[in-house]
Amino acid sequence: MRYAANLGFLFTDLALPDAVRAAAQAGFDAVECHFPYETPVADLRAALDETGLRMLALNTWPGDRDAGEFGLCALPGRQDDARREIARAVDYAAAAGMDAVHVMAGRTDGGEAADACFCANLRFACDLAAARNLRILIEPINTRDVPGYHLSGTDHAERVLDAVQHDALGLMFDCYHMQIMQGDLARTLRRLMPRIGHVQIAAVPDRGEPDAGEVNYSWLMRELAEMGYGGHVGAEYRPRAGAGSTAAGLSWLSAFRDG
Ligand SMILES: O=C(O)C(=O)[C@H](O)CO
Ligand SMILES: [Mg+2]
Repeated sequence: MRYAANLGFLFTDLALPDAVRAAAQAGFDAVECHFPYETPVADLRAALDETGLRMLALNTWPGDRDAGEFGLCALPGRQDDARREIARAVDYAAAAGMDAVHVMAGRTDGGEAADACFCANLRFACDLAAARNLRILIEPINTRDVPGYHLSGTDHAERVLDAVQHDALGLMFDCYHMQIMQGDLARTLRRLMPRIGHVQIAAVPDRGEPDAGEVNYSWLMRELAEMGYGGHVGAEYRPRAGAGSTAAGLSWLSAFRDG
């Protein structure tokens, strides 16, 4: 299995281009990120070219996180903001040679208007992305960490995929969030495999390194390979010893590869 370092959580003591270099040094096969927008894309590209790593994906801007926002794209009345941010994310991703943009739904009342808004913005995002050879991802996120997040389960995500019906749209299956919300990871991954565009992992419940906690990821990664998953697995965890200690907690990487 190939693993991508999520630089939203790993190597965050470093500026993004240096975090790419650190991920390469640590033996990751690729990188992904959350919100790279303050980094000039030329600086990021230079680090990617130098290391030979690909940056797989980024997130749309979450909005005002201090005010509790965690995405804009399912917020009725915020369509202009959402589409401006989708366009910015697609431009940045294309310029950095990425594969995908994760369109963040945001916190809503869970009603029909929010869902209609999310689907309309996703159609807009998919058309923009397809023209640039990118994919759009939606990610169910657990409501213990993000109360009120609009998309928190795979049944809902499947309804959104069915409603939007666009070849550019796929599911980001974050095993951490889905273990908290649903469990039954292996069977759900297998059932949804044709719709899955990306997989992420972290220990449950503490979101630390994936070789501890209630999920046996070493086994699950072997199952995932057996299911024919051909993508990377994003390591999106918070190093237990702190942001500056990413490298010290990486024994799982070689253990999972050997395992
Ligand atoms: O929290 C997550 O799992 C995510 O991947 C989102 O992108 C939020 O950063
Ligand atoms: Mg995730």
